[in-house]
Amino acid sequence: MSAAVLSGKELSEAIRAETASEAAELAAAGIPPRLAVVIATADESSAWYVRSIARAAEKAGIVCDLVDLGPDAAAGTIRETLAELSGDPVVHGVILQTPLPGGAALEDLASAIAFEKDVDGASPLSLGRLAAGLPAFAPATAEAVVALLDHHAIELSGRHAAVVGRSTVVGKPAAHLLLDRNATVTVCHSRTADLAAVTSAADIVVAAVGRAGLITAEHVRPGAVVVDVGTNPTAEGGLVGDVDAGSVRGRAGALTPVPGGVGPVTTALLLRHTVRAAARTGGAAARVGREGSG
Ligand SMILES: Nc1nc(=O)c2c([nH]1)NC[C@@H]1CN(c3ccc(C(=O)N[C@@H](CCC(=O)O)C(=O)O)cc3)C=[N+]21
Repeated sequence: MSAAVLSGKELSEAIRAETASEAAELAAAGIPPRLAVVIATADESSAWYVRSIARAAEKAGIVCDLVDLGPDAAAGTIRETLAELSGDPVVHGVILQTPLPGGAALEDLASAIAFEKDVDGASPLSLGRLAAGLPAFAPATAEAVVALLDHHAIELSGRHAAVVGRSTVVGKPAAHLLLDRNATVTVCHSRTADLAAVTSAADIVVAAVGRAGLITAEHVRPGAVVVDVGTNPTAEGGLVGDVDAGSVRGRAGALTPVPGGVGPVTTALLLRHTVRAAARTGGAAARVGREGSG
């Protein structure tokens, strides 16, 4: 048996097409959607993501500003930049790339991103609202996991999902989104005793740790669905996941590929969030305009 391939290509293209048409409508109404990407890292996986955001934004008709503060940026500088972009009326989405320089924590700095512009759901307010089941942008990567499973008609309700990784951008929000869909969720991490025993009890394994090839066949129950969130750069300039696909393929029922799985859906959802944020501020501006002329 070889695992079915849960491609993200079709879904990401559909989201991007819909986003492009919404962006065109907004631009025609005088509100060109605009996303600011704040970079304070030299991480290769992040650089890859930023290039892919910039390319996809251009194709979708979204203006994308890359604000590169350099890998040695001070936490205070990052915070001020986020606050400034949050106050800029022409910017609709603000995202801070991780990993951050020493002394800077996303959990702390992201509170400087205005809630309405927090299109990667990074602030404690967004994550708290997500956990409470209130409207908020979910981190694009975490949302991509669930969107990809939905797209491939994989049942979540009542099933046991093991999330490997507890980061603020992926593991924790993915756990909340899965829980919200009535999955039984176990969150595993670097201190989990006997990881393989825990993950091989699950129907769905979500690997989001950032360690190439960590998940092997012994971690997977035969027939289980495996979602690979990892995007680890290789020495050859390629990209590999957290799942050892060669080993898992023969045991899992379905597996998301890297590249071409969660990654492209992540980028597409980030752009969708940006357009939705623009539509909301645009709506508010239009109301203000009417009242002003009224
Ligand atoms: N605040 C924050 N949020 C993030 O979501 C975040 C981050 N920081 N820092 C860096 C990592 C990395 N990451 C990727 C997302 C998509 C691809 C991606 O689209 N990969 C393509 C391959 C690259 C391409 O073809 O352009 C694929 O998997 O098919 C890669 C990497 C998000 N991250």
